[in-house]
Amino acid sequence: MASQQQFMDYVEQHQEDFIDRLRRAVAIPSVSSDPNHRPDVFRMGEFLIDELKALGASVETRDPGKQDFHGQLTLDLPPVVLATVGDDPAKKTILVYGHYDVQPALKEDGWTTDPFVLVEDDKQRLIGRGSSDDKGPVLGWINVVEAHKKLGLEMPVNLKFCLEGMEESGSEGLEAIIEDEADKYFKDVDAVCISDNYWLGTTKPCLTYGLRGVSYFHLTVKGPAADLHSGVFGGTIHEPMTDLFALMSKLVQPDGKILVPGIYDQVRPVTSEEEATYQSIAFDLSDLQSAVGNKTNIHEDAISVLQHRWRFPSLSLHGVEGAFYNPGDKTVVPAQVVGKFSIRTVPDMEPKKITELVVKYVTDEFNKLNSKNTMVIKCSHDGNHWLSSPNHPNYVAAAKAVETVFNVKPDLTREGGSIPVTLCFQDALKKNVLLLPMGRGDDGAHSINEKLDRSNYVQGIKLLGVYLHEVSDVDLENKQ
Ligand SMILES: C[C@H](N)C(=O)N[C@@H](Cc1c[nH]cn1)C(=O)O
Ligand SMILES: [Zn+2]
Ligand SMILES: [Zn+2]
Repeated sequence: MASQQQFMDYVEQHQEDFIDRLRRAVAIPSVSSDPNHRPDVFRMGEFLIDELKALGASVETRDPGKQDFHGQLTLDLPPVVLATVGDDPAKKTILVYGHYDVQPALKEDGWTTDPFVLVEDDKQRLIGRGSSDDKGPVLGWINVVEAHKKLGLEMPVNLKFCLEGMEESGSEGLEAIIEDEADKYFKDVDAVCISDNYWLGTTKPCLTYGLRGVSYFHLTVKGPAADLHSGVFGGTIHEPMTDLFALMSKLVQPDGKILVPGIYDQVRPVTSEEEATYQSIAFDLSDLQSAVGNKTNIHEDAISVLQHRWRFPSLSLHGVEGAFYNPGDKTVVPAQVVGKFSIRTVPDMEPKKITELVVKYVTDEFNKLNSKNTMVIKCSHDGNHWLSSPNHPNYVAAAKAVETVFNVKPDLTREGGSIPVTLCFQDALKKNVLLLPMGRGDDGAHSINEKLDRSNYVQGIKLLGVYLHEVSDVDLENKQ
């Protein structure tokens, strides 16, 4: 189609402008989990509001309220940005969701460059926190609107944005806003598209129809009234860190098997029909190994890897608050430590049941330690898994767009990560939700040196725009 080609040519020719927009976004350290960065999360919301308004969008915000920060602080939650481009009743309305907060990033974690300065390396990779997760994709949609406006091309659909600033910290307050706005702001939405995950490997685009859920836990062990000298007090008191390590070591085996009794009972069995769907997916062990950076894989075949990423639960240990972690030798006994871990959940696991099982097990194991310390285990946030049908016309439109931009049929994938709002949109709006990723499987989201390849950004912008053209043409009521 001539208008699609015009749009794609524009994106190709204006890529430097789009990269500059990404550079300005990455420069705002919008880390939602760090109270010191909360003003930056607000600043990032303002940045998006300004960009959207400059393109003629009508922008509103909703206030998710206050956050009780682990009983220590009360913080303002950043606004949910709702922006509308076009309100032609003759056109379909597509809702796009993304998040403008990012994971923490410190140079000393091992970044080779300042995480909040976007740099392009000699392999044309745009390196910076949030480049792939999720500032690149969010700006992708904005770039699509800009390209149409600059070309004087009519947008093929009405576009509604829902952009949040707390996704990396449990999406607090968002669900209530979506439910409240289902018959108001979201009333005319025909389908939803989210660009916030990744290709499986590094070469082939995919459409994603499933996500794991996540249940995040804080395990606090409290002992002496203050940090102590280990020479003076070592051997005479119950040490919180010793208790914590004893408990954390009982959660998961080195081969990934979760030790919490009852966890696997709720996992839906894999059918032979489902087993067959893994055969055709373009993924091999080397994709995992190159994304990981070495050969520390647990499973030796690609299908097992995919099933353990998409289909089975996993438990990861994330860190210990209050522990000594600087270089050098400090002979301290920390007075209180908080172990952090999360469980990725799959159909048919229920978050409430998972929390019950974890709390009971950890409490029983703590009681076996006969420690005089105190222990508290809490779920800090959870979000359910999600599964859709890749046969829906929304996916058919996206598959056509992939073929136009990349000249290949996309793989149909599930994702090991979690985007809790996905299920909420599906349930509250009763509309199909599609995940249309921009970045590659080796982007290093949540890790050091996060990047988005220049080609993924540029082709990704084209993909999002062409998808809007394709979805404007399909019958979204034809559910199949
Ligand atoms: C897949 C998405 N880009 C993402 O990274 N989601 C996060 C959501 C989350 C939940 N708790 C903390 N972060 C993830 O899967 O870790
Ligand atoms: Zn993330
Ligand atoms: Zn994300």
